[in-house]
Amino acid sequence: MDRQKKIEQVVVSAQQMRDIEGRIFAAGMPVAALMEKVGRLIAHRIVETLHATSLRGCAGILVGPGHNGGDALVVARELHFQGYQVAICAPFSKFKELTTSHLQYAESIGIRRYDSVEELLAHCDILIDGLFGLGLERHLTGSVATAIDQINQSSLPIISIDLPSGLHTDTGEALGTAIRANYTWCLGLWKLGLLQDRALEYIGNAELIDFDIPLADIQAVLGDAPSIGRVTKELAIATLPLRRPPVTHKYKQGHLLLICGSFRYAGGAILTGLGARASGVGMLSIAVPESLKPLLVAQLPDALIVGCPETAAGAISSLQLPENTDLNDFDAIAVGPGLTIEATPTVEQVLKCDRTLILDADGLNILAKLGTIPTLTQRSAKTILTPHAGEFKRLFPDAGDPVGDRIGAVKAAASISNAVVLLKGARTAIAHPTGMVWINPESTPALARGGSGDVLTGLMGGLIAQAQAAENIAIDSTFEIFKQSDRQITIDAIASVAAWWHSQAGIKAESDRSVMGVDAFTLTHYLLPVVSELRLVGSN
Ligand SMILES: NC(=O)C1=CN([C@@H]2O[C@H](COP(=O)(O)OP(=O)(O)OC[C@H]3O[C@@H](n4cnc5c(N)ncnc54)[C@H](O)[C@@H]3O)[C@@H](O)[C@H]2O)[C@H](O)CC1
Ligand SMILES: [K+]
Repeated sequence: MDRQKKIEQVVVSAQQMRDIEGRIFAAGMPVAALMEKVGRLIAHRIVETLHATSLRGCAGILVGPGHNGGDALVVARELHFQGYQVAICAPFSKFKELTTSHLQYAESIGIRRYDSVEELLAHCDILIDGLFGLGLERHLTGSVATAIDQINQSSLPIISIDLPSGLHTDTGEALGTAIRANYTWCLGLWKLGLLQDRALEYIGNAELIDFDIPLADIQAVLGDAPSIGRVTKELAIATLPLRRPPVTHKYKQGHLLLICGSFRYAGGAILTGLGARASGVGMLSIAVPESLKPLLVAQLPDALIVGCPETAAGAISSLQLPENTDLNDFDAIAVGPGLTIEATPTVEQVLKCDRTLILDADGLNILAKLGTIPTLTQRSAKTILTPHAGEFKRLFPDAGDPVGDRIGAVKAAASISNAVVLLKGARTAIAHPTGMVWINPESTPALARGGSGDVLTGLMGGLIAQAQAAENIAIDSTFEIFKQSDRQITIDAIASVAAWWHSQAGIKAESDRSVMGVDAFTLTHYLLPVVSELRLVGSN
């Protein structure tokens, strides 16, 4: 994997970034030289963006008191010398030394400086936001906060340097107020705050500007196993499509059991089955209430449909597997979509078995009712839970806030339950009990529709069953950035790749059919085209 692809997987906190930077400076790189380098890279990217888009006219450069402002001033100077119209506004009374020098030079070469943000807004066509970066420490109040609100009310396109000014580098929280950017160009390494759901409304289109941080410095600060990673296409390419030996048979390619559906939620069973089918799993068995069997057979003729006794309301009342089959015959079992709470005895039974389990929807609600921690700590096999924030709160009332502190909460939940926990959201986060958290960095709100999660459960179940059957699934989470892969796929990496695949299918469907066109059934048709494209990329 080349350098750029490796660093795209790394996520850092403000402190870690400062420590990495500190090593670079201690090794002899002058601070001013790094700012110069970064500023020029940003200027180059701006010129590319101006040419590629309809953004035109005078660039208004917002300059803050620290080195984020310094970066912005290097950009102003570079654009000025390249013949672009540029103006600056630096509405502060004190600046850091390097920033002061750049400000003085910018004025000396004739770059127009406006005293107020109103004036800048009146004379410019696009804005470059260099007010604050990772040094923002306090809530923004007074004239700075007012200026940011005025900037947001203007309809000018905004490019934020490093972070939209006002966002907390780690939590992504707007500290009082924050710039609502159209583009955010994160410097050097991805900052955690940019991967938080709550930050998304401020970030716009995010990309990383690489400025050659040595991998050795990243490794020295983060250790061999960084605790947060971005799920990138590279992880998917390393995992998908799951390799098959030339001589094999269906049971060697994984046998997945889905337990899902009820009279009330019949469609959920079909969607889960279609998600599983797209995973390529060798054998797919689907346990549903007896009365749903004809429906499922018609939709999934390739699956073995197991009709189970049902309650008066049409939920599975007990699991009735075919003769000579028991739960241990499956490589993985995914349970939950559309079950209703009446299926409690079945979920209870499945939780006691010694197979890898994926629990979703009513599977999670039933687990919460049974007692999450006491139930899961009795399990010897692996468990993956896939809650959204509401289910998470019911499962883990003491693990922190799955809305306000998603990363902290999911990490705590995995640690106390010994399960892999996938917290759904705009930036789905996947935590392994050993502390690793993966974040899926791209998705679309088009996926916020009934049945979308059922597709994910089936897809993930199919991938896990195949890896389990091939015996190349590792229990411990390992982060592969700094090591050669040993060809073992970790359970949290598979769950992460499933989330990535699911959201990429959503993005693809949205681009063909608009944000309204990504119903869960349609989504299932977009799963395999995502992998076909990966294969093309991977073979290049
Ligand atoms: N990461 C790198 O290797 C590089 C980073 N660069 C850029 O530098 C900034 C970080 O610079 P720093 O000076 O540390 O912080 P800021 O520019 O974000 O601003 C801090 C500045 O603002 C004052 N301040 C903090 N909070 C408030 C507040 N609420 N109200 C008013 N003033 C506030 C604080 O006292 C400081 O003076 C990074 O993001 C990059 O853009 C380098 O240029 C290249 C290498
Ligand atoms: K900024």
